[in-house]
Amino acid sequence: MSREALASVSEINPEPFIEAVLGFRDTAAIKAAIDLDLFTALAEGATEPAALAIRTGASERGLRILCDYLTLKGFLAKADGRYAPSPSSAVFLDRRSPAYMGGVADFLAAPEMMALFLDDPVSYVRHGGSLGLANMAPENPIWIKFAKAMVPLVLGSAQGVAAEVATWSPPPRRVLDIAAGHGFFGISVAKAVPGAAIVAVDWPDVVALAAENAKAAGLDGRYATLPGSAFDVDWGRDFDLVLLPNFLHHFDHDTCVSLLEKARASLAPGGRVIAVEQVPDAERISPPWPAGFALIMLATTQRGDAYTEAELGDMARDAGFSGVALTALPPSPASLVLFEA
Ligand SMILES: Nc1ncnc2c1ncn2[C@@H]1O[C@H](CSCC[C@H]([NH3+])C(=O)O)[C@@H](O)[C@H]1O
Repeated sequence: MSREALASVSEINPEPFIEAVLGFRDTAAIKAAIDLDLFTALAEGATEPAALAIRTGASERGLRILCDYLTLKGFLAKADGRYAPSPSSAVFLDRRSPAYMGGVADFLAAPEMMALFLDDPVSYVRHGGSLGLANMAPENPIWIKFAKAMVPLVLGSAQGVAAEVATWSPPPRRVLDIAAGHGFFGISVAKAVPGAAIVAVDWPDVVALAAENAKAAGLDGRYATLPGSAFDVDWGRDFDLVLLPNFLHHFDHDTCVSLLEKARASLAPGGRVIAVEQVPDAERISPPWPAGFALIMLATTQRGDAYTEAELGDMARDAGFSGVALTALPPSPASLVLFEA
C-alpha cells in the first residue's frame, strides 16, 4: 500500500508505535513534576514559568517545556501562557488534596522497578518471568518503598474490605494479615470492628512500619506482628479472618495453593479467607488496570500473574475450598476475593 493510501485509512497510524517507544518520556515528565511539587504550585497561583521558577527553584526554560508537555498529555490546561491543573491533577496531584497520590511514583517508578522493566525487556518475555527473584528476594527494600508510597492507592480497597467484613455476623475478632505491607488492610478492619485484634506478617522492616501505622491509628494493644517470610513463619491458629491482600499475584498457581492451604489451616471454625486481587476478564485484555497489571508481574517476579476468576477458583478448589466469590471494591480497580468453605 502506498504512503498516501495508508494515511487515508484512519486506523493505520505510526503514532502509537512512536509514543510507545517513548513511553519513558511520560514517566520522566511526571516524576519531575511531582518532585518539584508543580501541581501544588500551580494550584496555589504560580501559573506562569517565571512565577513557577521562583516558587520551585527550577529553570524557567525547563518549566515551560515541562508544562507544555504535561498539557499535551492532559495533566494541565494552557491559555494565554498560563497553566492550570486539570480536574484530576487538582484532586490527585495537588499535595494539599486529601486524595493526593503523587507519592506512588516513589514505588511504581522507583529506579529499581525501572531497571527490572527497562534494562532487558526481552529477557523476562523469553524466560516467562524475571531471571532472579527480583522483587521477591528476601527482605527486598523495595517493599519499604511500597509501604511508604502506595497507601493512597490501596486505602480505598482496604476500607472496602473492612466495611464488608464488619457486616458479618459476628464480625471477625481475630484477624491475620499476611504480607501486611503498610498494614492498612488489618488496621482498617480493626477500626471498623471494635475489639478486633490483628496479627500482621511481613518482612521485619516492613512489619515494623505497619506496627508504627497501627500505633498512629490508636490500635496499640490490638496489633501484633510476626516478622519473617510468610512461607516460613508459623501463623498460629483460630483466626476468624485471614487476609491475603495483593500477595497471591506474585506467585504461580502451586505456590498460591500452598499459601491458601496454610491460611485454611489457621482458621477457627467458621473463619474465612479473603484475598484482594487485580482480576482481569477471561480474555485478559480488560479492564485496563487489572489486564495491564500482568506485565508488572512478568517483569518483577519469577512466576506472578494477574489471575482470572476461573484461575482463582481453581486455586481455591485445589486448596480445599469450594470456590471463590468476587466483590468489586469501587472506586478501586481491585476485587475482594472470598474463598468459600
Ligand atoms: N515471603 C514473604 N513473606 C511475607 N511477606 C512478603 C514476602 N514476600 C513479599 N512480601 C510482602 O508482600 C507485600 C506485597 S505488597 C502488598 C502489601 C499489602 N498487603 C497491600 O495489599 O497493600 C510486601 O509488603 C512485601 O514485603
